Amino acid sequence: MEDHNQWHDPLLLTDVSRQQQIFSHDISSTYPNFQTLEMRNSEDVYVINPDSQPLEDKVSQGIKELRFVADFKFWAGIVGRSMLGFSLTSPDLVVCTGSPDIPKPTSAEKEMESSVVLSLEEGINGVEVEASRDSHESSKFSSFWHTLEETDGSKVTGDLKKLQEERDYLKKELLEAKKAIVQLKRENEVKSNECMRKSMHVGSLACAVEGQVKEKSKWLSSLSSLKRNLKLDQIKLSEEALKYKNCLEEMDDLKSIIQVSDLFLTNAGLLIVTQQVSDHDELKRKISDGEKQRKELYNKVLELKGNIRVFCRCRPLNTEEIASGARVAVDFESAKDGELAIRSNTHPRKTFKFDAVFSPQADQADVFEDTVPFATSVLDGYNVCIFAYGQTGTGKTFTMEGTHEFRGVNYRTLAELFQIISERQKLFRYEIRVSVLEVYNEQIRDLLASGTQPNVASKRLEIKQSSEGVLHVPGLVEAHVSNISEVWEVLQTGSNARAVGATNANEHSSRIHCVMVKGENLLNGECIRSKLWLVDLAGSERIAKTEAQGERLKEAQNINRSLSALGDVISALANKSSHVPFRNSKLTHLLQDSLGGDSKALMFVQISPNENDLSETICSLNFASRVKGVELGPAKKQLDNTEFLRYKQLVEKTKQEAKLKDVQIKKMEESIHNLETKVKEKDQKNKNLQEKMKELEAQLLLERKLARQHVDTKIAEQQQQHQMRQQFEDQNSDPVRPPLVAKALKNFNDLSSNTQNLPQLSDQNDHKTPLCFLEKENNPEIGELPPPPKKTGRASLCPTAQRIPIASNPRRNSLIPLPSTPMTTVHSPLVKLPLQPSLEQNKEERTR
Ligand SMILES: Nc1ncnc2c1ncn2[C@@H]1O[C@H](COP(=O)(O)OP(=O)(O)OP(=O)(O)O)[C@@H](O)[C@H]1O
Repeated sequence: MEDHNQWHDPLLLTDVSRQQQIFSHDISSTYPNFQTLEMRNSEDVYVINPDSQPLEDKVSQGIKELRFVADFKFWAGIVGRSMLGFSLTSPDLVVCTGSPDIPKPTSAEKEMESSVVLSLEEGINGVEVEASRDSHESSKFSSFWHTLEETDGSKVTGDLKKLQEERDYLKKELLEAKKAIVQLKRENEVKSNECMRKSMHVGSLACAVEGQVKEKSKWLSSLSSLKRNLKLDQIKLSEEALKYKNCLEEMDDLKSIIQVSDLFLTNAGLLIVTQQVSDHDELKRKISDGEKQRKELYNKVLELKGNIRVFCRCRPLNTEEIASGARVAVDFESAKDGELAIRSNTHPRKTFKFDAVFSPQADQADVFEDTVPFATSVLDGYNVCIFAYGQTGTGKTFTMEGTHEFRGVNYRTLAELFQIISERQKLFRYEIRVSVLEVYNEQIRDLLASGTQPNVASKRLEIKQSSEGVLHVPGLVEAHVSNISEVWEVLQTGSNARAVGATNANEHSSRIHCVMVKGENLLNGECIRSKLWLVDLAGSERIAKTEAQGERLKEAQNINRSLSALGDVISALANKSSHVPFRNSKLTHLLQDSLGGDSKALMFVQISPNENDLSETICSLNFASRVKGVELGPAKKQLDNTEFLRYKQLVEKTKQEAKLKDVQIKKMEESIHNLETKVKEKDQKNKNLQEKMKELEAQLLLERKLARQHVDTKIAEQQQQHQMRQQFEDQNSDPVRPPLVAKALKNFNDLSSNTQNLPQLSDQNDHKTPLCFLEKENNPEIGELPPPPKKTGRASLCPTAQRIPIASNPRRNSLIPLPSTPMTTVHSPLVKLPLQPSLEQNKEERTR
């Protein structure tokens, strides 16, 4: 049961009527004649249904006066001291009941209690008592009416006429207002529906925007996560790129080194190849020449039956011999064939055959011509021994050393060596050292040492054999010579030294020039070390002939021993004896490695043509003939194994280093390959991430575009709504019509004032009360003011007589920042929407 004393805002009734619901309010307790008040919306008929019966029943019962116009109603009931009425300007229903300022009806008044129905169509028909009322009620009402008529019948009739006229006028206005209101209501409903629809649409849009915002935030978070991961990957990639860069730099360095090495090797190789090509051609030529020479040598070797050759040279008769009339005992008729014959009256003819026979007419060049091949053999690495054997004064020194005008074999051989060296300088590198010594009385004397230090006694030199089997004389001065001039100086130094010491003691010593040759083959790195012994033996005089005594005898004996030892060595070699007595004398000991089977030897047998020297000549020729029969066998090339081993070790070391370098390069290449693979993978990963980022950005852009489109559409709709609402408000504010209710109520007040005798009209209807209606109708803000419910005692006929706002979707707070300008326009229509119930209730509570 509702509290009837509760004040109800008429506007709420208006809102309630908009809900198109049927409201019922039981007022039977207060107003027994009106059990129920039913009210429908403006399209329906507002019915006072006291018995809670259907309207048709009421109509059938003749309650026509309760039914006003078909589509609009104005009803006012005066029940006792209460009043019930409607506003004419709107379907708002105002029920005034239980107002504390209205005194309760007295018993007499209660007896007169009745209903007054005001109808704009039919006027106040309150005189007609409802048919449905019982007779008691009807009688009371008619008695009341009759009482009125009796009291002031004429005046009331006049007023009634005025009221009827006023009613007609009001009826017309009412019809027009009704039409306008109906139209406005329809428009209002249409717009409300539209507003509702758009609000819902806006809500759905907001929901979609919120979803999109959520989706966007989700994508943004995933994007930030991806960016973070990408940043980490980029950092890792940067570190790996730095490592890769360092590796690349190292690789570049290695590459440059390799390229330089390759270039160097290539250039060196090209140079070598070019040089080899040129050398090859030259070698071809030389090889052909060499082959030719070798053929000749081979033939000669064959003739010599070995590598020892014997040349016989006979000096010319000197001036003294010619003066003394000495006869020539040597026949050189077959000298070209290497034969000579002894012709003497005292000796039978004897022929000797040697490798070459040089008559006294042969000059130094002729002699040396056949010696050149030995010089070549020395530079080829063979040990060569060229010695002159013969009687004193037969020209040994002349043949070996010669004079300034007539250079001997020594000088010419050395000259030939340098000549060949210069010819071979592109293929070989040689080093020539020369030592000069003499052997006297089985003592070795260094002529270069004594020559440089003449006052210093020459130290005793011994022959030693190295671990490699090479004989050498420790402490022997070895003069390095690089050209023939230096050779000449050295030879002169030795000669001078020998001349300084030339006494009877050593006049007939053996003078030895040792030329040590070190050579290196530039093509194959082959090194050689060879010796050329140039020996000017002491004279081989017969002791008996010289009649020497004392020291001379001793000298002669030593010379003979030396020569005898040489003869023994040669004999042993000739006989291929297992033991060769090289150490029987200093001379043979020194010449050991040059008289062996792997050496080449050339002996000049110097003879005198004088018949007086015939026996000596024959001895020398016999000795030479014995030497000639010696077969030294194939010469052996003297290789320098030390250098060879050293170079071999160097080559091995270089090969190992090259292998290590190759392994390092391989490792570097593998690491570079791995790094390149890693970088490729990282690049691919980065590319994929970038593509993913692009896709996400594109998706985000699309989402933003859609959201923007939604927002724009919403804004446009809201602007449209705002414009429509503004138009509607403008239309509502345009007509300035006098408030119908005011007029009506004014008339009604007039009526009340005119009927002051009617206490319920004059007392209960204060003049201020209609003004309130007027003000509220014309000024909606008044409805918002806090009314004094207890003071006014107003009650709504509607059981839910309170403002029920249009149910709207809860506002959604969009995360998308809306544009500033549309924001105001967007919110403007929303502001006019009804507040939420809770807010409204709070507001009401606060105002209370
Ligand atoms: N083929 C020759 N043509 C011209 N003169 C010669 C020839 N051989 C030797 N003589 C001369 O004979 C002389 C003696 O020669 P040489 O001194 O060379 O003999 P030797 O055998 O060396 O004597 P020794 O054994 O004493 O040294 C020198 O004056 C030299 O000029």
